[in-house]
Amino acid sequence: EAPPAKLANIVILATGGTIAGSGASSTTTVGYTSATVGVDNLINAVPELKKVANVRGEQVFQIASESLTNEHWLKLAKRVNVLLAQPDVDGIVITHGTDTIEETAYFLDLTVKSRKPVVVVGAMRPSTAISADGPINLYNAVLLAASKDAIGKGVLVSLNDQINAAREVTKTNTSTLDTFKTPELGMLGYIQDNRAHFYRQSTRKNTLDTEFDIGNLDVLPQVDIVYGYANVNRIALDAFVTAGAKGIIYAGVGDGSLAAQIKGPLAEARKKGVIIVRSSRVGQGIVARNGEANDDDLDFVTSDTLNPQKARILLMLGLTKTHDTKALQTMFSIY
Ligand SMILES: NC(=O)C[C@H](N)C(=O)O
Repeated sequence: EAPPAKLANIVILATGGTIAGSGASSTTTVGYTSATVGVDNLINAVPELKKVANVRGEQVFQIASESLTNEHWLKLAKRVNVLLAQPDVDGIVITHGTDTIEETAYFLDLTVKSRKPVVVVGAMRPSTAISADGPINLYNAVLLAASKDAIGKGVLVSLNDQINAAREVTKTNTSTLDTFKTPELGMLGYIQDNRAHFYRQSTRKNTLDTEFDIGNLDVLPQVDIVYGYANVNRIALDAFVTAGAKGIIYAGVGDGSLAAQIKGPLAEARKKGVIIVRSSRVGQGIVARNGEANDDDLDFVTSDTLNPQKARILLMLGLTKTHDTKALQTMFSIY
């Protein structure tokens, strides 16, 4: 295959995670330490990158992704926006822990103001492991970010030779390499034979087409998640409301169903001004408005197909714009 006439300029923003992790031995695949290897070493481990793009690295932070905060997201999104506004940057790759990669990717999907490719990548095995997946995943991510076909597709998550959309992808297995999937709607494509192969794209608005602007934000509204289960009680909900939550995602059972003993407390919280979003712990399917609860009467919002952790992100950003439940519900149907 003929090399491209001019290589794309790709910036690799490193944030930590297992892709930058190291273990005691080559057979250590759990019990390793995340976020120990710096961005230059990640890049130097894959000399093949030079063939597909001009790459340079920046260490934005160095943490395991389970410790990520809203402030990390704001810092990262601002940096991505600054870089993508530069004519000499064609795309961004973000190396990231896999535990919250889907949340970061969706946050960026809603807040990056560019159609240039942004690819978030991680690894399931630390860099020191036999058959570590980090190097091939990084190679594929850079290839994808340099690909014209990735322009305008929203933020992408790429591991295990597959391309998934930020809004839809989720971690489905605690530890296997094929953990990232879009179970209900399907992945977007593959990376194979030094090429990105796209077959579909998300119909939901992203990047330049969203109303969200984090340029002047230093904090995000407090939104917490209350988990549903048989014998659920109101203790966690009340604690979050007392602690100042502006929004609650209720990860209900089934179709976002509400136990009798949680419905009243959620309605009370709504009357105090807290926005309630009914989501589901199931992980697939639409939470039907006015289905398992009368959302019109309760003045609740439903999460469409967003899982609770992604519904939290959309609600935080939504609350920077409005507290009107109709307007918020519209956001859940377009993003
Ligand atoms: N595979 C990983 O990256 C897991 C790690 N705990 C992280 O998210 O940072």
